[in-house]
Amino acid sequence: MSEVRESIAQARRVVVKIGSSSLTGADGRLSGAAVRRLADVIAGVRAEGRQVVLVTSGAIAAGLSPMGLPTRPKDLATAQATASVGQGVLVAAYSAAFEDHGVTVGQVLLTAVDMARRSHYNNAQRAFNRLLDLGVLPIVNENDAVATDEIRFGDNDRLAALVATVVHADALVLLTDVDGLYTAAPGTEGAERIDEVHSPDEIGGVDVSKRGSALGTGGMITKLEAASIATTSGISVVLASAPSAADALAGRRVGTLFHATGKRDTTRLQWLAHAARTRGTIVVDAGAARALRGRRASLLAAGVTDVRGAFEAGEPVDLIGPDGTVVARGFAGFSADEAVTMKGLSTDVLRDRLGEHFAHELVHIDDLVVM
Ligand SMILES: Nc1ncnc2c1ncn2[C@@H]1O[C@H](COP(=O)(O)OP(=O)(O)O)[C@@H](O)[C@H]1O
Ligand SMILES: N[C@@H](CCC(=O)OP(=O)(O)O)C(=O)O
Repeated sequence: MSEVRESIAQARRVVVKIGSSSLTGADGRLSGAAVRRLADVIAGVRAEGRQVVLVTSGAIAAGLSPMGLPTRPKDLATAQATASVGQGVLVAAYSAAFEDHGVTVGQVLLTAVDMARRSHYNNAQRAFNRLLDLGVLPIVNENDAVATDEIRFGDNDRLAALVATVVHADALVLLTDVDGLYTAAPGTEGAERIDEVHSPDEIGGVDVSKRGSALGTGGMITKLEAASIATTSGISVVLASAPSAADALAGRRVGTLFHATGKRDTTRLQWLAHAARTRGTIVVDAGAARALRGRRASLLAAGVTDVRGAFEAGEPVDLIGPDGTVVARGFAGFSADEAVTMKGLSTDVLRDRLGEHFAHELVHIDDLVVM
C-alpha cells in the first residue's frame, strides 16, 4: 500500500471545506486561532503552486457574540440575521489571517439555485475561474441571509462538493471535528476508522445516524452525500480532522479517502443523475417520454399529464413516463404551482392565456439528463 495518496498529493486544484465544529471554541464562538491555523496550511499549499477554493462555515457562530446570543438561533429569520452579521466577521478574520501570507481573498456567497440553474451556474463558474486566474483565494459560504428553508443546503458539505464540480477540482478535502469516517459514530464501542472507500457498497453498513456537534448541521450523512457527488464526478475526497489538514492535503494517510469513481470534467447534469435529491415529479405522456429518451427535445407543457410535489423553479425533478419509470431528471423551469396551471397546454395557448413568460419549456433540454 502506497504511503502517499497520489490522487490528493498530485491535485492541482483543491476545494477545502471546514465545518463550524472545527472553527469554534468550547463556547461555540468563532475561534481566531482556528482560522489562523487553517490560513497557515492553505497558504503553504498555495506556495506549492496549487490552487485552493475554501468553503467555510462559521457565519452563524461568528455572529453569536455581536448579536448577544448564547446559542445558535433556531428560527430562520434570526439565523439569517445572525449569519448576515457573522459572515462579515468571518471573512474579516480570514482576510487578516491571509494578509499575513500576502494572499488576497474574495468572498463568494452561493445559494442552491446558483448551483442548479444553468445561467447562474455558468456565472459562478466564470467568477471562480477568474478569481483563481488572478491568484485570489475564493472563500465560499452559503448565502444564509437570503436562503429560505425550502432552498437552503443548510450544511456546507454538499455545497462544497458542487463547488468542486463547478471549478473542476482534482480533490475535495472535508475538514471536520472527527478524524475520518468510522464504522459507527466515534465513541461507540468497537467503532473503527475506515481508511479508504472504493465504492459506496463498501460503506452500506456504516452507522451515520448520530448527529454531529451542536454547531455543525449535517453530521456524517451530508458528508457522505458530498463524497458521493464528488467521487461520481471524478473528484477524490478526503474526510479528515481539521488539525490534520496539512497531512490530508499532502496526501498522507490520515482520515478517510474516497476514491473517484466517475469520469473527470463531468457537468452539473451528472451530479443531477447521481446524487441530487429531487423535489417533485412531472409525469409525461408517451410521446414526450419517447422524445426525452431520444434526447431530442425539451419537455413542453403540452406533454405533461401530472405534477407532484412542491418544487421551485431551478430545483431538480424526476420526469416519469406513463408507466411510472423515471425517464429523465431535470431542473424545473417553473415552480410546481406554475407547472400545474401549464400542464397539457401548447406553447401558443400558454402565451395567449398566461402571457409570454409562460411560453417556454417546462424543462429545457440543456437542463435535463436521461436516466
Ligand atoms: N460513522 C461516523 N463516523 C464519523 N463521525 C460520525 C459518524 N456518525 C456520526 N458522526 C458525527 O459527525 C460529526 C461531524 O459532523 P458535523 O458536526 O456536522 O461537522 P461539521 O461542522 O464539520 O460539518 C462528528 O463529530 C461525529 O460525531
Ligand atoms: N452557512 C452556515 C453553515 C452551516 C453549518 O453549520 O455547516 P457545517 O458546519 O458545515 O455542517 C454558517 O456559515 O453558519
